[in-house]
Amino acid sequence: MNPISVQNLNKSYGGVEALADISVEVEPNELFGFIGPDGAGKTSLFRILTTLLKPDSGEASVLGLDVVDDYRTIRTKLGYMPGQFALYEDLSVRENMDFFASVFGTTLEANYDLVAPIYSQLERFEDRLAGALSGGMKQKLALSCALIHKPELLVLDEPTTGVDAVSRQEFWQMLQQLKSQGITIIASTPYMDEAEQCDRVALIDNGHILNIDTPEQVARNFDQPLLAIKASSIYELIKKLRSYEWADSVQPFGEYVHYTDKREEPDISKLELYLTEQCGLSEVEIKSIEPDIEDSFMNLMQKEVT
Ligand SMILES: Nc1ncnc2c1ncn2[C@@H]1O[C@H](COP(=O)(O)OP(=O)(O)OP(=O)(O)O)[C@@H](O)[C@H]1O
Repeated sequence: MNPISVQNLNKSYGGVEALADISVEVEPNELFGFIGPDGAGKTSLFRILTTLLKPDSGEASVLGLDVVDDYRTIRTKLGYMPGQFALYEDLSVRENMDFFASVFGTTLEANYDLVAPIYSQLERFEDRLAGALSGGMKQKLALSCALIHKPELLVLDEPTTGVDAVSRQEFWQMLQQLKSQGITIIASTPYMDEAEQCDRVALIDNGHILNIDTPEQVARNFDQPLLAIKASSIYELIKKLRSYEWADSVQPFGEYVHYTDKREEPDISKLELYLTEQCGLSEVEIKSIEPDIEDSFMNLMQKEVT
């Protein structure tokens, strides 16, 4: 039995299709990521899996239990960290922990071993109001509260959004540690660079799952030669590349533009001549690069639109 099994799930709000025929299996003890931009449908899916929202159609089971029929039992077995900070800001760190423990009929002491690696970092601030914690510490408290009843499954909706880069890294390390204790974890994120922390990822956009695979394989699925191009004006560079007769995709990536060509092999010297001689761009640099998961995702999203 897989801890999460979803078949042909649909959910709409009025005319907005939030989830369109979603199917996915999460295996025991996986750290599984749902990766996609704002509005992709991640929260709707997680709210269905945590029994807070009913699907319009399709089937979903969590830990072998149906999300509609067995919602009460499911709630006792999973730990959920919603996207928005859901703790009591006017209670202290310790009071929040005690409150969540009491909801599940347990105590911090009874489950201390599981939460200790995370909670021990907060113990110095036990008397501080949750509302006065930094973003990274709030996130640790929320994770500790989600773990207080020893859940078999952790559901984390955008746990790292709005948290600094160091805390994000630390957070994923904590998740790896929890995974090593046998917990299955699903987490959603809009940050592509977090994909590599997962065993497998589902790329989700516009209510559709575009791909499910290991992060390495998702990147490998991008099968065209890829160029990174730079010039003194990135705006002009994008404009000129988009009007180049052989251009296939043109995507800004930081100070570079990632480019693919309609032909099997792009003619780099002709492209350079076009940009410098014909378009008058200066400081043009063109290099071949290996695609990463973000390139693959952009490519899939583009295919979905066309
Ligand atoms: N209660 C609602 N009423 C109407 N539309 C909604 C509602 N909740 C979500 N939506 C719409 O459904 C789509 C999917 O939203 P959802 O929140 O599931 O996506 P998401 O990937 O979690 O994005 P975000 O990170 O922005 O929450 C979006 O177009 C959103 O505007």
